[in-house]
Amino acid sequence: MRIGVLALQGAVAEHIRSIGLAGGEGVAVKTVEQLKEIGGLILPGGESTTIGKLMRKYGFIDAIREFAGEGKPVFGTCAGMIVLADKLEGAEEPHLRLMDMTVARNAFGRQRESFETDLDVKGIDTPLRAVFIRAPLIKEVGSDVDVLCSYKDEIVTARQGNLLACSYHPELTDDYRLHEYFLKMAEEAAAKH
Ligand SMILES: NC(=O)CC[C@H](N)C(=O)O
Repeated sequence: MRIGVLALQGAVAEHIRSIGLAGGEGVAVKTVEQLKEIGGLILPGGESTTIGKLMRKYGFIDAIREFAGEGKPVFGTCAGMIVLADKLEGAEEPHLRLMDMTVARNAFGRQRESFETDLDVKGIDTPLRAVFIRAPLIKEVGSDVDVLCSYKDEIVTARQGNLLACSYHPELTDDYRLHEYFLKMAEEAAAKH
């Protein structure tokens, strides 16, 4: 299964590596045409304002909305989760507006800018190692959204059908089980077509 990683800015190589460890083939996606060649797309962490700006510039907003509309899986991690959200807290303009959730940026405050922890994620049988870096949080979800993990009473992983989102960087550890989970989503979606 070939999985694309949106390669405009952010942690691209690390996601490609994790997809490989999970048994898939990861490719860097730099043009909208490449979306035709992949069965799932990862929106990496980085800087959401920059990623959003570049997505607009290169036509990715409509192209990714169409990709997801065809039932193909999209996985937003950290800044990628911000980009995926229907609403952002504060006065900020949302980007893709695909997943029914409200996301707050930089939600952990200065004291806890970056940290590592183990998380209990629904669908993964033992705790997942996760790295949080100036991480966002999911403040609210719609009724179609399944909460897969909370950390200190805040939502940090969620799924809505073919859309998956997490606050942290699952690609910065050797624990690739969330990539494995996403690969399975892509395989299931491909089997339906
Ligand atoms: N590690 C990350 O992706 C950080 C996200 C970043 N704080 C943002 O708001 O875009």
